[in-house]
Amino acid sequence: MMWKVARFAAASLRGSRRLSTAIPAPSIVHKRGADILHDPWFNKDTGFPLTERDRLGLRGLLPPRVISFEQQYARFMESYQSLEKNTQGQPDSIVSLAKWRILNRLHDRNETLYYRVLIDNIKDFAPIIYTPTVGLVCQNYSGLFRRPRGMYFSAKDKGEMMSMIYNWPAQKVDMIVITDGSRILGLGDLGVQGIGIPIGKLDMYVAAAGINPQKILPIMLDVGTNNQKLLEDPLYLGLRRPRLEGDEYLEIVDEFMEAIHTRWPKAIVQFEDFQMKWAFETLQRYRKKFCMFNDDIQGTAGVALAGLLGTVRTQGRPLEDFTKQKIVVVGAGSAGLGVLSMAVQAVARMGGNRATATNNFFLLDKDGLITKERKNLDPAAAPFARNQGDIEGLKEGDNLIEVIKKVRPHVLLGLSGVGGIFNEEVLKSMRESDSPKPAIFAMSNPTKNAECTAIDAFKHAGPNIVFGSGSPFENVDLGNGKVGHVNQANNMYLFPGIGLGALLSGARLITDGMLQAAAECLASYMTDEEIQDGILYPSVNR
Ligand SMILES: NC(=O)c1ccc[n+]([C@@H]2O[C@H](COP(=O)([O-])OP(=O)(O)OC[C@H]3O[C@@H](n4cnc5c(N)ncnc54)[C@H](O)[C@@H]3O)[C@@H](O)[C@H]2O)c1
Ligand SMILES: O=C(O)C[C@H](O)C(=O)O
Ligand SMILES: [Mg+2]
Repeated sequence: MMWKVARFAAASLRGSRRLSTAIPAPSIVHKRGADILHDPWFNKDTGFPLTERDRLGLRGLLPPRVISFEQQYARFMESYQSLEKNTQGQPDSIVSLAKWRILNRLHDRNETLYYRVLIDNIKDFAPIIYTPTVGLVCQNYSGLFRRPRGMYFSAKDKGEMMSMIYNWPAQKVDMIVITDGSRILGLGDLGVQGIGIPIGKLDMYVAAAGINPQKILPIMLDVGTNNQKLLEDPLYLGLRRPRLEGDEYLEIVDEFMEAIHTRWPKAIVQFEDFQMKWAFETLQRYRKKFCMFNDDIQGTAGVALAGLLGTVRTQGRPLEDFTKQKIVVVGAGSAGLGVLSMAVQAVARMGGNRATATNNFFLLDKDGLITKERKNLDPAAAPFARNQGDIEGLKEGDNLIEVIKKVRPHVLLGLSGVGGIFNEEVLKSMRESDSPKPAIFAMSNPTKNAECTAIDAFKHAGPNIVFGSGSPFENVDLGNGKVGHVNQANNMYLFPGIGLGALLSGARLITDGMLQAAAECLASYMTDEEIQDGILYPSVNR
Protein backbone atom coordinates (compact mmCIF):
# COMPACT_ATOMS: atom_id res chain seq x y z
CA MET A 1 0.00 0.00 0.00
CA MET A 2 1.23 3.51 -0.74
CA TRP A 3 1.26 5.66 2.39
CA LYS A 4 0.75 9.30 1.81
CA VAL A 5 1.80 12.02 4.17
CA ALA A 6 -0.18 15.21 4.09
CA ARG A 7 -0.04 18.30 6.18
CA PHE A 8 -3.69 18.51 6.95
CA ALA A 9 -6.16 19.62 9.52
CA ALA A 10 -3.58 20.79 11.98
CA ALA A 11 -1.88 23.10 9.56
CA SER A 12 -4.70 25.55 9.03
CA LEU A 13 -5.37 25.80 12.73
CA ARG A 14 -1.79 26.15 13.78
CA GLY A 15 -1.87 29.90 13.21
CA SER A 16 -3.83 30.19 16.44
CA ARG A 17 -1.73 30.93 19.50
CA ARG A 18 -4.05 28.90 21.71
CA LEU A 19 -3.78 25.84 19.56
CA SER A 20 -0.05 25.88 19.16
CA THR A 21 0.56 24.17 22.52
CA ALA A 22 -1.39 21.04 21.86
CA ILE A 23 -1.32 20.43 18.13
CA PRO A 24 1.61 18.23 17.22
CA ALA A 25 3.38 17.50 13.94
CA PRO A 26 1.28 17.00 10.77
CA SER A 27 -1.16 14.12 10.75
CA ILE A 28 -0.44 11.12 8.57
CA VAL A 29 -3.35 10.16 6.37
CA HIS A 30 -3.63 6.60 5.21
CA LYS A 31 -6.62 7.25 3.00
CA ARG A 32 -6.99 8.09 -0.66
CA GLY A 33 -9.55 9.53 -3.01
CA ALA A 34 -13.19 9.78 -2.02
CA ASP A 35 -12.39 8.35 1.44
CA ILE A 36 -10.51 11.54 2.21
CA LEU A 37 -13.35 13.76 1.01
CA HIS A 38 -15.70 11.88 3.32
CA ASP A 39 -13.44 12.16 6.34
CA PRO A 40 -14.05 15.44 8.21
CA TRP A 41 -10.64 15.17 9.89
CA PHE A 42 -8.83 15.47 6.57
CA ASN A 43 -11.30 16.89 4.11
CA LYS A 44 -10.49 20.33 2.69
CA ASP A 45 -13.43 20.41 0.29
CA THR A 46 -12.52 22.54 -2.73
CA GLY A 47 -9.43 23.73 -0.86
CA PHE A 48 -7.16 20.87 -1.97
CA PRO A 49 -4.37 22.34 -4.11
CA LEU A 50 -3.72 20.55 -7.40
CA THR A 51 -0.52 18.91 -6.12
CA GLU A 52 -2.44 17.32 -3.25
CA ARG A 53 -5.23 16.30 -5.58
CA ASP A 54 -2.60 14.43 -7.60
CA ARG A 55 -0.87 12.82 -4.66
CA LEU A 56 -4.07 11.75 -2.94
CA GLY A 57 -6.00 10.45 -5.91
CA LEU A 58 -8.49 13.32 -5.81
CA ARG A 59 -8.14 14.54 -9.39
CA GLY A 60 -11.51 14.58 -11.06
CA LEU A 61 -13.38 14.13 -7.78
CA LEU A 62 -13.69 17.88 -7.19
CA PRO A 63 -14.69 20.86 -9.33
CA PRO A 64 -11.52 22.25 -10.94
CA ARG A 65 -11.29 25.63 -9.19
CA VAL A 66 -9.26 25.66 -5.97
CA ILE A 67 -10.95 27.78 -3.33
CA SER A 68 -8.66 29.02 -0.57
CA PHE A 69 -9.31 28.37 3.11
CA GLU A 70 -10.01 32.09 3.57
CA GLN A 71 -12.58 32.03 0.76
CA GLN A 72 -14.25 28.96 2.22
CA TYR A 73 -14.33 30.69 5.58
CA ALA A 74 -15.91 33.81 4.10
CA ARG A 75 -18.46 31.73 2.19
CA PHE A 76 -19.50 29.89 5.35
CA MET A 77 -19.85 33.10 7.34
CA GLU A 78 -21.91 34.61 4.54
CA SER A 79 -24.34 31.70 4.54
CA TYR A 80 -24.52 31.84 8.32
CA GLN A 81 -25.31 35.54 8.20
CA SER A 82 -27.93 35.15 5.50
CA LEU A 83 -29.53 32.41 7.57
CA GLU A 84 -29.70 34.90 10.43
CA LYS A 85 -31.33 37.46 8.15
CA ASN A 86 -33.79 35.01 6.62
CA THR A 87 -34.99 33.65 9.94
CA GLN A 88 -35.53 37.03 11.58
CA GLY A 89 -38.81 37.15 13.50
CA GLN A 90 -39.14 33.37 13.72
CA PRO A 91 -39.32 31.65 17.11
CA ASP A 92 -35.97 31.40 18.94
CA SER A 93 -35.99 27.62 18.93
CA ILE A 94 -36.37 27.46 15.13
CA VAL A 95 -33.62 30.00 14.56
CA SER A 96 -31.15 28.37 16.96
CA LEU A 97 -31.79 24.88 15.62
CA ALA A 98 -31.23 26.16 12.07
CA LYS A 99 -27.94 27.69 13.22
CA TRP A 100 -26.96 24.46 14.95
CA ARG A 101 -27.73 22.49 11.76
CA ILE A 102 -25.51 24.62 9.56
CA LEU A 103 -22.64 24.41 12.06
CA ASN A 104 -23.18 20.69 12.54
CA ARG A 105 -23.08 20.04 8.83
CA LEU A 106 -19.75 21.82 8.63
CA HIS A 107 -18.48 19.85 11.64
CA ASP A 108 -19.41 16.63 9.86
CA ARG A 109 -17.76 17.69 6.63
CA ASN A 110 -14.64 19.68 7.39
CA GLU A 111 -13.43 19.92 10.98
CA THR A 112 -10.56 22.24 10.19
CA LEU A 113 -12.89 24.91 8.86
CA TYR A 114 -15.43 24.19 11.60
CA TYR A 115 -12.98 24.76 14.43
CA ARG A 116 -11.53 27.84 12.75
CA VAL A 117 -14.95 29.52 12.54
CA LEU A 118 -15.80 28.34 16.04
CA ILE A 119 -12.61 29.73 17.57
CA ASP A 120 -12.91 33.06 15.78
CA ASN A 121 -16.60 33.50 16.64
CA ILE A 122 -16.78 31.73 19.96
CA LYS A 123 -18.97 34.34 21.65
CA ASP A 124 -21.66 34.03 18.96
CA PHE A 125 -21.38 30.29 18.44
CA ALA A 126 -21.04 29.11 22.05
CA PRO A 127 -24.80 29.55 22.65
CA ILE A 128 -25.41 27.26 19.65
CA ILE A 129 -22.99 24.41 20.21
CA TYR A 130 -23.25 24.73 24.01
CA THR A 131 -25.97 25.91 26.40
CA PRO A 132 -28.75 26.78 25.69
CA THR A 133 -29.16 25.35 22.15
CA VAL A 134 -27.35 22.09 22.91
CA GLY A 135 -30.21 21.33 25.32
CA LEU A 136 -32.74 21.66 22.54
CA VAL A 137 -30.56 19.52 20.31
CA CYS A 138 -30.45 16.77 22.95
CA GLN A 139 -34.22 16.92 23.37
CA ASN A 140 -34.63 16.41 19.61
CA TYR A 141 -31.55 14.26 18.96
CA SER A 142 -33.27 11.14 17.62
CA GLY A 143 -35.04 13.24 14.97
CA LEU A 144 -32.00 15.39 14.17
CA PHE A 145 -29.62 12.41 13.93
CA ARG A 146 -27.85 12.11 10.59
CA ARG A 147 -24.34 10.93 11.40
CA PRO A 148 -22.87 9.44 14.58
CA ARG A 149 -20.22 11.34 16.53
CA GLY A 150 -18.12 9.84 19.30
CA MET A 151 -18.73 6.36 20.70
CA TYR A 152 -21.81 4.70 22.11
CA PHE A 153 -21.46 1.94 24.73
CA SER A 154 -24.64 0.31 25.92
CA ALA A 155 -25.74 -2.16 28.55
CA LYS A 156 -25.83 -4.70 25.73
CA ASP A 157 -22.08 -4.32 25.23
CA LYS A 158 -21.19 -5.83 28.60
CA GLY A 159 -18.10 -7.98 28.23
CA GLU A 160 -17.29 -6.50 24.81
CA MET A 161 -15.98 -3.03 25.64
CA MET A 162 -12.32 -3.95 25.71
CA SER A 163 -12.44 -4.93 22.05
CA MET A 164 -14.96 -2.24 21.05
CA ILE A 165 -12.67 0.53 22.18
CA TYR A 166 -10.27 -0.43 19.38
CA ASN A 167 -12.97 0.47 16.85
CA TRP A 168 -12.20 4.13 17.45
CA PRO A 169 -10.12 5.25 14.47
CA ALA A 170 -7.65 7.58 16.24
CA GLN A 171 -4.38 6.18 17.59
CA LYS A 172 -4.39 8.46 20.57
CA VAL A 173 -7.07 10.07 22.70
CA ASP A 174 -6.25 12.76 25.25
CA MET A 175 -9.62 13.98 26.43
CA ILE A 176 -12.89 12.11 26.93
CA VAL A 177 -16.23 13.49 28.08
CA ILE A 178 -18.74 10.86 29.08
CA THR A 179 -22.39 11.01 30.10
CA ASP A 180 -25.06 8.44 30.85
CA GLY A 181 -27.71 11.00 29.87
CA SER A 182 -29.47 10.77 33.23
CA ARG A 183 -29.49 14.51 34.08
CA ILE A 184 -28.97 16.58 30.97
CA LEU A 185 -28.73 20.25 32.05
CA GLY A 186 -32.01 20.93 33.87
CA LEU A 187 -33.92 18.81 31.33
CA GLY A 188 -33.82 15.50 33.18
CA ASP A 189 -33.23 12.01 31.80
CA LEU A 190 -32.71 12.17 28.02
CA GLY A 191 -31.09 8.75 27.64
CA VAL A 192 -28.89 8.31 24.57
CA GLN A 193 -29.91 11.75 23.33
CA GLY A 194 -27.60 13.26 25.96
CA ILE A 195 -24.60 12.61 23.65
CA GLY A 196 -24.94 16.24 22.52
CA ILE A 197 -23.48 17.36 25.85
CA PRO A 198 -20.09 15.56 25.56
CA ILE A 199 -19.87 16.78 21.96
CA GLY A 200 -20.48 20.41 22.99
CA LYS A 201 -18.11 20.20 25.96
CA LEU A 202 -15.33 18.79 23.76
CA ASP A 203 -15.88 21.53 21.20
CA MET A 204 -15.10 23.92 24.05
CA TYR A 205 -11.92 21.97 24.78
CA VAL A 206 -10.80 22.52 21.21
CA ALA A 207 -11.92 26.14 20.98
CA ALA A 208 -10.83 27.32 24.40
CA ALA A 209 -7.91 25.09 25.32
CA GLY A 210 -6.50 24.15 21.93
CA ILE A 211 -6.88 20.42 22.45
CA ASN A 212 -6.22 18.54 19.21
CA PRO A 213 -9.65 17.79 17.71
CA GLN A 214 -8.45 14.38 16.56
CA LYS A 215 -7.67 13.42 20.16
CA ILE A 216 -11.02 14.09 21.74
CA LEU A 217 -13.71 11.47 22.24
CA PRO A 218 -17.34 12.08 23.25
CA ILE A 219 -18.89 9.02 24.89
CA MET A 220 -22.45 7.97 25.58
CA LEU A 221 -22.95 5.21 28.10
CA ASP A 222 -26.46 4.01 27.39
CA VAL A 223 -27.75 2.03 30.35
CA GLY A 224 -31.40 2.62 29.45
CA THR A 225 -33.69 5.51 30.31
CA ASN A 226 -36.51 6.12 32.75
CA ASN A 227 -38.00 8.77 30.47
CA GLN A 228 -41.36 7.24 29.53
CA LYS A 229 -41.86 9.54 26.55
CA LEU A 230 -38.59 8.39 25.01
CA LEU A 231 -39.30 4.74 25.77
CA GLU A 232 -42.54 5.07 23.85
CA ASP A 233 -41.02 6.98 20.93
CA PRO A 234 -40.56 4.57 18.01
CA LEU A 235 -37.70 6.70 16.65
CA TYR A 236 -35.79 6.84 19.95
CA LEU A 237 -32.21 5.76 19.22
CA GLY A 238 -31.23 4.40 22.62
CA LEU A 239 -31.90 1.17 24.48
CA ARG A 240 -35.61 0.84 25.14
CA ARG A 241 -35.33 -0.40 28.68
CA PRO A 242 -35.35 1.13 32.16
CA ARG A 243 -32.00 2.29 33.54
CA LEU A 244 -29.68 -0.25 35.08
CA GLU A 245 -29.34 0.25 38.81
CA GLY A 246 -27.00 -0.77 41.62
CA ASP A 247 -24.13 -3.14 40.92
CA GLU A 248 -25.33 -3.82 37.40
CA TYR A 249 -24.84 -0.14 36.62
CA LEU A 250 -21.43 0.11 38.27
CA GLU A 251 -20.18 -3.01 36.49
CA ILE A 252 -20.82 -1.29 33.15
CA VAL A 253 -19.01 1.90 34.16
CA ASP A 254 -16.11 -0.10 35.65
CA GLU A 255 -15.74 -2.06 32.43
CA PHE A 256 -15.79 1.12 30.38
CA MET A 257 -13.13 2.80 32.54
CA GLU A 258 -10.87 -0.26 32.32
CA ALA A 259 -11.29 -0.45 28.55
CA ILE A 260 -10.52 3.23 28.00
CA HIS A 261 -7.42 3.17 30.17
CA THR A 262 -6.16 -0.07 28.70
CA ARG A 263 -6.00 1.52 25.27
CA TRP A 264 -5.15 5.08 26.37
CA PRO A 265 -3.66 4.95 29.89
CA LYS A 266 -3.17 8.72 30.00
CA ALA A 267 -6.59 9.81 28.75
CA ILE A 268 -8.38 12.29 31.00
CA VAL A 269 -12.05 11.51 31.60
CA GLN A 270 -14.62 14.18 32.41
CA PHE A 271 -17.90 12.86 33.84
CA GLU A 272 -20.80 15.07 32.78
CA ASP A 273 -24.50 15.27 33.56
CA PHE A 274 -24.86 12.11 35.63
CA GLN A 275 -27.73 12.09 38.11
CA MET A 276 -26.53 12.98 41.59
CA LYS A 277 -26.17 9.54 43.13
CA TRP A 278 -23.96 8.29 40.30
CA ALA A 279 -22.10 11.59 40.00
CA PHE A 280 -20.86 11.30 43.58
CA GLU A 281 -20.43 7.52 43.55
CA THR A 282 -18.34 7.45 40.36
CA LEU A 283 -16.22 10.41 41.46
CA GLN A 284 -15.36 8.69 44.70
CA ARG A 285 -14.84 5.36 42.98
CA TYR A 286 -12.43 6.53 40.27
CA ARG A 287 -10.73 9.76 41.34
CA LYS A 288 -7.85 8.04 43.15
CA LYS A 289 -7.38 5.52 40.36
CA PHE A 290 -7.77 7.44 37.10
CA CYS A 291 -7.13 10.95 35.89
CA MET A 292 -10.77 12.03 35.96
CA PHE A 293 -13.12 14.63 37.42
CA ASN A 294 -16.81 15.37 37.57
CA ASP A 295 -17.50 18.68 35.90
CA ASP A 296 -20.92 19.28 37.47
CA ILE A 297 -19.55 18.82 40.98
CA GLN A 298 -16.01 20.13 40.65
CA GLY A 299 -15.89 22.38 37.56
CA THR A 300 -19.06 24.17 38.62
CA ALA A 301 -17.75 24.60 42.15
CA GLY A 302 -14.56 26.22 40.87
CA VAL A 303 -16.39 28.70 38.66
CA ALA A 304 -18.87 29.50 41.41
CA LEU A 305 -16.03 30.00 43.89
CA ALA A 306 -14.27 32.39 41.50
CA GLY A 307 -17.56 34.31 41.24
CA LEU A 308 -18.02 34.34 45.01
CA LEU A 309 -14.50 35.67 45.53
CA GLY A 310 -15.28 38.34 42.94
CA THR A 311 -18.41 39.38 44.82
CA VAL A 312 -16.34 39.90 47.97
CA ARG A 313 -14.15 42.25 45.95
CA THR A 314 -17.18 44.10 44.55
CA GLN A 315 -18.07 44.98 48.13
CA GLY A 316 -14.65 46.61 48.53
CA ARG A 317 -13.61 43.97 51.04
CA PRO A 318 -10.41 41.92 51.25
CA LEU A 319 -10.68 38.34 49.92
CA GLU A 320 -10.36 36.89 53.43
CA ASP A 321 -13.79 38.34 54.16
CA PHE A 322 -15.13 35.48 52.08
CA THR A 323 -15.21 33.62 55.38
CA LYS A 324 -17.90 36.06 56.57
CA GLN A 325 -20.16 35.92 53.53
CA LYS A 326 -23.64 34.51 54.15
CA ILE A 327 -24.48 32.29 51.21
CA VAL A 328 -27.87 30.73 50.45
CA VAL A 329 -27.68 27.85 47.96
CA VAL A 330 -30.91 26.65 46.37
CA GLY A 331 -30.53 23.11 45.06
CA ALA A 332 -28.84 20.36 47.07
CA GLY A 333 -27.81 18.28 44.07
CA SER A 334 -24.43 17.43 42.62
CA ALA A 335 -23.76 21.05 41.66
CA GLY A 336 -25.06 22.79 44.82
CA LEU A 337 -23.23 20.39 47.13
CA GLY A 338 -20.09 20.67 45.03
CA VAL A 339 -20.13 24.46 45.40
CA LEU A 340 -20.55 24.33 49.17
CA SER A 341 -17.86 21.67 49.63
CA MET A 342 -15.40 23.80 47.71
CA ALA A 343 -16.44 26.91 49.61
CA VAL A 344 -15.57 25.09 52.85
CA GLN A 345 -12.12 24.24 51.47
CA ALA A 346 -11.65 27.87 50.46
CA VAL A 347 -12.49 29.04 53.99
CA ALA A 348 -9.95 26.56 55.36
CA ARG A 349 -7.29 27.73 52.89
CA MET A 350 -7.90 31.32 53.97
CA GLY A 351 -7.10 30.35 57.53
CA GLY A 352 -10.73 30.05 58.64
CA ASN A 353 -11.89 27.24 60.86
CA ARG A 354 -13.01 24.22 58.81
CA ALA A 355 -15.28 23.10 61.65
CA THR A 356 -17.23 26.36 61.66
CA ALA A 357 -16.88 27.08 57.94
CA THR A 358 -20.45 26.02 57.24
CA ASN A 359 -21.87 28.50 59.78
CA ASN A 360 -22.60 31.02 57.06
CA PHE A 361 -23.99 28.56 54.50
CA PHE A 362 -27.68 27.78 54.08
CA LEU A 363 -28.87 24.99 51.82
CA LEU A 364 -32.36 24.42 50.42
CA ASP A 365 -33.80 21.68 48.28
CA LYS A 366 -37.31 21.07 46.96
CA ASP A 367 -38.50 20.64 50.58
CA GLY A 368 -37.06 23.96 51.77
CA LEU A 369 -34.27 24.68 54.25
CA ILE A 370 -32.28 21.59 55.18
CA THR A 371 -31.72 21.21 58.93
CA LYS A 372 -30.62 18.37 61.13
CA GLU A 373 -34.32 17.74 61.78
CA ARG A 374 -34.78 16.62 58.19
CA LYS A 375 -36.20 13.10 57.91
CA ASN A 376 -34.02 10.85 55.71
CA LEU A 377 -31.34 13.53 55.54
CA ASP A 378 -29.10 12.75 52.56
CA PRO A 379 -25.59 12.01 53.93
CA ALA A 380 -24.09 14.21 51.17
CA ALA A 381 -26.13 17.19 52.39
CA ALA A 382 -25.65 16.43 56.10
CA PRO A 383 -22.50 18.59 56.57
CA PHE A 384 -24.53 21.63 55.50
CA ALA A 385 -27.69 20.92 57.51
CA ARG A 386 -28.41 23.72 59.97
CA ASN A 387 -29.42 23.47 63.60
CA GLN A 388 -32.93 24.82 64.07
CA GLY A 389 -32.78 28.26 65.65
CA ASP A 390 -29.16 28.90 64.57
CA ILE A 391 -30.56 32.21 63.50
CA GLU A 392 -33.66 33.41 65.27
CA GLY A 393 -36.75 31.64 63.97
CA LEU A 394 -34.88 29.52 61.43
CA LYS A 395 -36.47 26.10 61.08
CA GLU A 396 -36.62 22.92 59.05
CA GLY A 397 -38.33 23.32 55.67
CA ASP A 398 -38.44 27.14 55.74
CA ASN A 399 -39.20 28.39 52.26
CA LEU A 400 -36.77 30.56 50.31
CA ILE A 401 -38.38 33.87 51.22
CA GLU A 402 -38.41 33.00 54.92
CA VAL A 403 -34.74 32.02 54.73
CA ILE A 404 -33.73 35.21 52.90
CA LYS A 405 -35.65 37.41 55.33
CA LYS A 406 -34.08 35.75 58.36
CA VAL A 407 -30.53 35.39 56.99
CA ARG A 408 -30.18 38.55 54.84
CA PRO A 409 -27.57 36.75 52.72
CA HIS A 410 -24.77 38.35 50.75
CA VAL A 411 -25.27 35.75 48.02
CA LEU A 412 -28.26 33.88 46.62
CA LEU A 413 -27.14 31.05 44.35
CA GLY A 414 -29.47 28.78 42.40
CA LEU A 415 -28.55 25.31 41.14
CA SER A 416 -32.02 23.80 41.35
CA GLY A 417 -32.85 23.27 37.69
CA VAL A 418 -36.19 25.02 38.34
CA GLY A 419 -36.92 27.96 36.03
CA GLY A 420 -38.26 31.12 37.67
CA ILE A 421 -38.08 30.12 41.34
CA PHE A 422 -36.29 33.40 42.07
CA ASN A 423 -39.60 35.18 41.52
CA GLU A 424 -40.40 38.82 42.14
CA GLU A 425 -40.97 38.33 45.87
CA VAL A 426 -37.73 36.37 46.32
CA LEU A 427 -35.73 38.95 44.36
CA LYS A 428 -37.30 41.88 46.24
CA SER A 429 -36.40 40.25 49.54
CA MET A 430 -32.73 40.39 48.45
CA ARG A 431 -32.98 44.18 48.78
CA GLU A 432 -32.69 43.58 52.54
CA SER A 433 -29.35 41.78 52.07
CA ASP A 434 -26.53 42.70 54.45
CA SER A 435 -24.35 43.30 51.42
CA PRO A 436 -24.10 46.67 49.65
CA LYS A 437 -23.84 44.63 46.43
CA PRO A 438 -26.00 41.55 46.83
CA ALA A 439 -25.05 38.77 44.44
CA ILE A 440 -27.61 36.70 42.57
CA PHE A 441 -26.48 33.64 40.64
CA ALA A 442 -29.17 31.89 38.60
CA MET A 443 -26.91 29.08 37.46
CA SER A 444 -29.36 26.47 36.17
CA ASN A 445 -29.39 25.59 32.47
CA PRO A 446 -30.65 25.93 29.84
CA THR A 447 -32.15 29.43 29.76
CA LYS A 448 -35.71 28.44 30.57
CA ASN A 449 -34.48 26.58 33.66
CA ALA A 450 -32.61 29.63 35.01
CA GLU A 451 -33.91 30.61 38.45
CA CYS A 452 -34.57 34.12 37.09
CA THR A 453 -33.78 36.27 34.09
CA ALA A 454 -31.19 39.04 34.17
CA ILE A 455 -33.84 41.70 33.54
CA ASP A 456 -35.97 40.51 36.46
CA ALA A 457 -32.97 40.29 38.77
CA PHE A 458 -31.95 43.93 38.19
CA LYS A 459 -35.57 45.12 38.15
CA HIS A 460 -36.66 43.52 41.41
CA ALA A 461 -33.48 43.12 43.44
CA GLY A 462 -32.13 46.55 42.46
CA PRO A 463 -29.50 48.05 40.18
CA ASN A 464 -26.63 47.51 42.62
CA ILE A 465 -26.70 43.72 42.46
CA VAL A 466 -24.04 41.53 40.90
CA PHE A 467 -25.58 38.98 38.54
CA GLY A 468 -24.49 35.66 37.10
CA SER A 469 -26.34 33.02 35.08
CA GLY A 470 -25.41 29.59 33.72
CA SER A 471 -26.73 30.36 30.24
CA PRO A 472 -26.07 33.65 28.48
CA PHE A 473 -28.34 36.69 28.86
CA GLU A 474 -27.85 40.13 27.32
CA ASN A 475 -26.51 42.87 29.60
CA VAL A 476 -29.32 44.96 31.07
CA ASP A 477 -29.83 48.64 30.31
CA LEU A 478 -30.35 50.30 33.69
CA GLY A 479 -30.99 53.78 32.25
CA ASN A 480 -28.80 56.89 32.64
CA GLY A 481 -26.10 55.17 30.60
CA LYS A 482 -25.66 52.49 33.27
CA VAL A 483 -25.38 48.81 32.42
CA GLY A 484 -26.27 45.81 34.55
CA HIS A 485 -23.53 43.35 33.65
CA VAL A 486 -24.42 39.72 33.06
CA ASN A 487 -21.75 37.18 33.99
CA GLN A 488 -21.98 33.72 32.51
CA ALA A 489 -21.36 31.66 35.63
CA ASN A 490 -20.75 28.43 33.77
CA ASN A 491 -18.23 25.66 34.29
CA MET A 492 -17.00 26.28 30.73
CA TYR A 493 -14.58 28.78 32.31
CA LEU A 494 -12.76 25.96 34.05
CA PHE A 495 -13.08 22.53 32.51
CA PRO A 496 -11.04 23.23 29.34
CA GLY A 497 -8.21 24.55 31.50
CA ILE A 498 -8.45 21.68 33.98
CA GLY A 499 -8.14 19.19 31.12
CA LEU A 500 -5.33 21.07 29.39
CA GLY A 501 -3.43 21.55 32.65
CA ALA A 502 -3.72 17.88 33.53
CA LEU A 503 -2.66 16.90 30.04
CA LEU A 504 0.38 19.14 29.80
CA SER A 505 1.59 18.44 33.33
CA GLY A 506 1.10 14.70 32.93
CA ALA A 507 -0.83 14.69 36.21
CA ARG A 508 -1.90 11.24 37.29
CA LEU A 509 -4.88 12.45 39.32
CA ILE A 510 -6.95 15.62 39.55
CA THR A 511 -6.80 16.78 43.13
CA ASP A 512 -8.84 19.25 45.19
CA GLY A 513 -5.77 21.47 45.40
CA MET A 514 -5.55 21.68 41.61
CA LEU A 515 -9.21 22.65 41.39
CA GLN A 516 -8.86 25.29 44.11
CA ALA A 517 -5.86 26.72 42.29
CA ALA A 518 -7.86 26.81 39.06
CA ALA A 519 -10.72 28.68 40.75
CA GLU A 520 -8.38 31.19 42.37
CA CYS A 521 -6.56 31.66 39.08
CA LEU A 522 -9.84 32.40 37.30
CA ALA A 523 -10.77 34.92 39.99
CA SER A 524 -7.38 36.60 39.73
CA TYR A 525 -7.80 37.45 36.03
CA MET A 526 -10.18 40.23 36.88
CA THR A 527 -8.94 43.78 37.39
CA ASP A 528 -10.32 45.99 40.16
CA GLU A 529 -11.98 48.16 37.52
CA GLU A 530 -13.84 45.21 36.02
CA ILE A 531 -14.87 44.01 39.44
CA GLN A 532 -16.22 47.47 40.30
CA ASP A 533 -18.40 47.21 37.20
CA GLY A 534 -19.75 43.87 38.44
CA ILE A 535 -17.72 41.85 35.92
CA LEU A 536 -16.62 38.63 37.59
CA TYR A 537 -15.33 36.55 34.67
CA PRO A 538 -13.36 37.35 31.54
CA SER A 539 -15.44 37.73 28.38
CA VAL A 540 -15.99 34.51 26.44
CA ASN A 541 -13.76 35.91 23.69
CA ARG A 542 -10.91 36.28 26.16
N1 LIG B 1 -23.87 26.95 35.50
C1 LIG B 1 -23.21 25.82 35.57
O1 LIG B 1 -22.02 25.76 35.28
C2 LIG B 1 -23.91 24.57 36.03
C3 LIG B 1 -23.15 23.46 36.39
C4 LIG B 1 -23.79 22.31 36.84
C5 LIG B 1 -25.17 22.27 36.90
N2 LIG B 1 -25.87 23.36 36.50
C6 LIG B 1 -27.33 23.34 36.54
O2 LIG B 1 -27.77 23.13 37.85
C7 LIG B 1 -28.99 22.43 37.84
C8 LIG B 1 -28.93 21.31 38.86
O3 LIG B 1 -27.90 20.40 38.55
P1 LIG B 1 -27.56 19.22 39.58
O4 LIG B 1 -26.59 18.33 38.91
O5 LIG B 1 -27.19 19.76 40.90
O6 LIG B 1 -28.98 18.51 39.65
P2 LIG B 1 -29.56 17.56 40.75
O7 LIG B 1 -30.73 16.89 40.19
O8 LIG B 1 -28.45 16.74 41.32
O9 LIG B 1 -30.05 18.55 41.92
C9 LIG B 1 -31.15 19.41 41.85
C10 LIG B 1 -31.46 19.88 43.27
O10 LIG B 1 -32.43 20.92 43.18
C11 LIG B 1 -33.41 20.69 44.19
N3 LIG B 1 -34.67 21.30 43.82
C12 LIG B 1 -35.60 20.86 42.94
N4 LIG B 1 -36.69 21.66 42.95
C13 LIG B 1 -36.41 22.64 43.84
C14 LIG B 1 -37.15 23.76 44.32
N5 LIG B 1 -38.36 24.06 43.84
N6 LIG B 1 -36.58 24.54 45.26
C15 LIG B 1 -35.35 24.27 45.75
N7 LIG B 1 -34.62 23.22 45.35
C16 LIG B 1 -35.14 22.42 44.40
C17 LIG B 1 -33.51 19.19 44.30
O11 LIG B 1 -34.10 18.81 45.54
C18 LIG B 1 -32.03 18.81 44.19
O12 LIG B 1 -31.44 18.94 45.47
C19 LIG B 1 -29.24 22.00 36.40
O13 LIG B 1 -30.17 22.86 35.82
C20 LIG B 1 -27.90 22.21 35.72
O14 LIG B 1 -28.04 22.61 34.38
C21 LIG B 1 -25.27 24.50 36.08
O1 LIG C 1 -23.47 22.33 30.41
C1 LIG C 1 -23.49 23.44 30.95
O2 LIG C 1 -23.73 24.48 30.31
C2 LIG C 1 -23.15 23.61 32.40
C3 LIG C 1 -23.33 22.44 33.27
O3 LIG C 1 -22.41 21.43 33.05
C4 LIG C 1 -24.73 21.92 33.34
O4 LIG C 1 -24.88 20.71 33.51
O5 LIG C 1 -25.66 22.71 33.27
MG1 LIG D 1 -23.12 19.52 33.18
